[in-house]
Amino acid sequence: MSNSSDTADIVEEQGHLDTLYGHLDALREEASAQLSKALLQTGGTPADRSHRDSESALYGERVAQYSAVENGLCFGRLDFAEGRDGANGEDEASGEDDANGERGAKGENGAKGEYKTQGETRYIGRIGIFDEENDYEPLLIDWRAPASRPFYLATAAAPDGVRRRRHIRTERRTVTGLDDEVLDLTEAHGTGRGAHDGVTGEAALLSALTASRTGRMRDIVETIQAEQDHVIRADLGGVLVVQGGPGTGKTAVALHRAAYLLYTHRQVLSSRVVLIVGPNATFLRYISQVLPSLAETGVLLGTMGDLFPGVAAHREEPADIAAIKGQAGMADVLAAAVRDRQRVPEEPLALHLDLLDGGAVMLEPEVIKDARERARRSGRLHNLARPDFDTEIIHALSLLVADTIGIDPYADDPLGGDDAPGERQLLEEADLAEIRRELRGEAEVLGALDWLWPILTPQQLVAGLFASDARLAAAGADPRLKRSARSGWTPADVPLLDEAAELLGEDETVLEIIAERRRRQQVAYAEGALEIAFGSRSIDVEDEDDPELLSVTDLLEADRLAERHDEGEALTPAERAAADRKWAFGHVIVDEAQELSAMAWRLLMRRCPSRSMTVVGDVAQTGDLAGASSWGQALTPYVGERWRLRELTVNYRTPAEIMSVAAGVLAGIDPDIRPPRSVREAGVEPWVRGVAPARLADALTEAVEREAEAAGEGRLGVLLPSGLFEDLVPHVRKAAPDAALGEQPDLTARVVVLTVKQAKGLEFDGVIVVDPERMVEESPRGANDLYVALTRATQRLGILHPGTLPDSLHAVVGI
Ligand SMILES: Nc1ncnc2c1ncn2[C@@H]1O[C@H](COP(=O)(O)OP(=O)(O)OP(=O)(O)O)[C@@H](O)[C@H]1O
Repeated sequence: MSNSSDTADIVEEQGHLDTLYGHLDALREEASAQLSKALLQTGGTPADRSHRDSESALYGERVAQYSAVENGLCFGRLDFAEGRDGANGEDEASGEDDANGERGAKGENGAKGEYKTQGETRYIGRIGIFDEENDYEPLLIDWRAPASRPFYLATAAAPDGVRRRRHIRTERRTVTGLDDEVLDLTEAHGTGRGAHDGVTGEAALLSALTASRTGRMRDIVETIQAEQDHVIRADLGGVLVVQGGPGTGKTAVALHRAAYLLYTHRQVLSSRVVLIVGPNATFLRYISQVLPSLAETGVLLGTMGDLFPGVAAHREEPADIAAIKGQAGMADVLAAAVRDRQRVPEEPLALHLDLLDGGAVMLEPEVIKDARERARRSGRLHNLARPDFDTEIIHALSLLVADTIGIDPYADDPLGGDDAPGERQLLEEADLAEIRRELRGEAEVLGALDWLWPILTPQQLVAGLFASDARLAAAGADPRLKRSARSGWTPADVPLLDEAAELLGEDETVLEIIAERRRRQQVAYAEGALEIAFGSRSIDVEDEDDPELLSVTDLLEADRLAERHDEGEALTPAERAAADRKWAFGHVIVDEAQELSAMAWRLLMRRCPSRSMTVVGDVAQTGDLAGASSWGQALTPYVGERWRLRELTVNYRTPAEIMSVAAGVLAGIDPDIRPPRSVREAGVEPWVRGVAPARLADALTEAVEREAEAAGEGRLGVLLPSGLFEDLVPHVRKAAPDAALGEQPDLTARVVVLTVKQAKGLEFDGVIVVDPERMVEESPRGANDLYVALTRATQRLGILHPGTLPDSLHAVVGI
């Protein structure tokens, strides 16, 4: 490794950088001009408007992309040895066409054989830039192109033709320094290998790792390591599980994989959208800038709580209740809950009908039960089977009505004095059809049908179930799920709502059923109004669908549909995906996947019928009771043994001194799991301080003051047990009045106070962990939460505990 401050080298690189920025400016101006042109187009046919929309979306996206790569546009250079072959890296890319239509922003432009390897030089950067005036000579190669791969993979032992790898450090548009590694040992001038085995670009890596944190995750595109690169570029198909201990870059890798997949399979994925699921909103904000900085925006980020359109499920609930909701058996509970809503009363149902001038017919339980069985036998989902049920009941009712009006009490007595039973009159099918049609418009009948077989939304089903002891019992649910109907949705409810939607068949057909019912009511009302207006004039409608009245509602529906269609046109695929429960994503990436319950997996698998998924997590960090303790347990129900595992083994976040403390906790969780190897030492030992319980608050204030100062420009995280949170926050504030906290704390604040649950996936320069014993007691999974807490720091860790630590913990954190 050598740090090149050779002025001639810097001048040369500055020259190339200037050329690149010249091209970037030209590309951006061209895209802006096209965007303005598209936006200025007005009117035209719907097809013109749609063309205009897609053009402005395309150019708008390009302008955003060119702006996003302004910083760190070019960060690397590869020089190949003369007369060497094989400098193209492996190629797993499929090489689909680039949606941008830019020759060379694509994998295939850097694919095997296209580049001469004779003493060739390649510049690596955030996008591909080509010299249009010089036969599209590559001036800058996108980091995702196969031709960039040696930048991440070449080592002194396997240089793959690379003579020198250069990291180019820049600030805005100026080159500020160069780090060279000479890999070809036959010509080695530098040290060749990094001091740490297997690490590439060591100087650049260490500088990234020791930089102060900002509260926002940064991309790692300049320093991706070989084991990470293999994950990032793994094939699109199938389920890839990425298991790795804390700080191994799982989140970073998952995000870069999204960018890689979008680049390599743009056509498929930009329309089908990549979904990234993270544990909570704070985490999503923490990672939200990584993909835009890689010029990728067509990705949907969400938590489990966001995955049921129209429901914001962010209420907290006790871990044991969430765990019950997450069990796979809840699918059967919900199926039973649906059946329970298909009622058969014990007593006959008396229906007073306008058709009989208020006279009643009695609907017997046996008749209702029969209708229910027939509707169930249709095999349709609950809401979709409702018309079948209606047909059965209306048919039964029509016979009852026919029986009643078919018997003329005065038939035998022209004078009307005889009360002997009348003769049965035979009604024709047309009369029965008319009776059925009228029955369908009767409020009393509709009310009874709604009661016997209600059309239900998923929200109604689940809220109704939780609100009633009787319904819970009938569905075989755990009685602890009882709660008020208005208490708000929690993330664990979302998979239940989704399951309910699947069981109920909430889709366009249901909307149609509701619309149809409304239409029938309107028809009935209109007929009533007509009757009043025109006296006894009979409305002789043979066909149940009166064309005239229908057309009005039809038009209304058509208008609404057209409106929705129009809105749809203006939305991006990601926006459309967010609003559509049935959207089939092109690829799903799940971070902190160990936390997902069985029911959550069911939902995600529905969203990803292609099973093209990247599942990222660490089973040793599972905090939720409903979460997974092994990947097989979580995935086998959906993909059997057909998932592949990649492991990340190097910890980039936590320095060795801190990791040795955390390793003791890990050994207590599972002695067979090896902690990830830290890539560096911080040179600072973690501290552990026991204080008399009465002194804890003051000791915390002092510690915050000291550690905030030590964090300098960086960030300090204060991790408190939930039970002490309220009491201790004022004492943190004494030292740091602006400390951020709450449901979605501002992670860019200098001091952030969090529970362990909130801290999942996050990191800070310095961390204070308060009362580890209580954290273990509070955690549903024992020491897992403490393991998470101890591995959040990039530089300094302090542990503050009241009284003396119990022996069990002393052994691990008793430094
Ligand atoms: N190749 C790399 N170059 C530079 N920084 C890296 C690299 N890999 C990881 N990092 C940094 O290491 C830190 C930890 O990464 P990340 O949060 O992705 O780890 P993780 O495995 O998801 O951790 P955890 O499971 O504890 O949440 C981040 O700051 C990330 O930017």
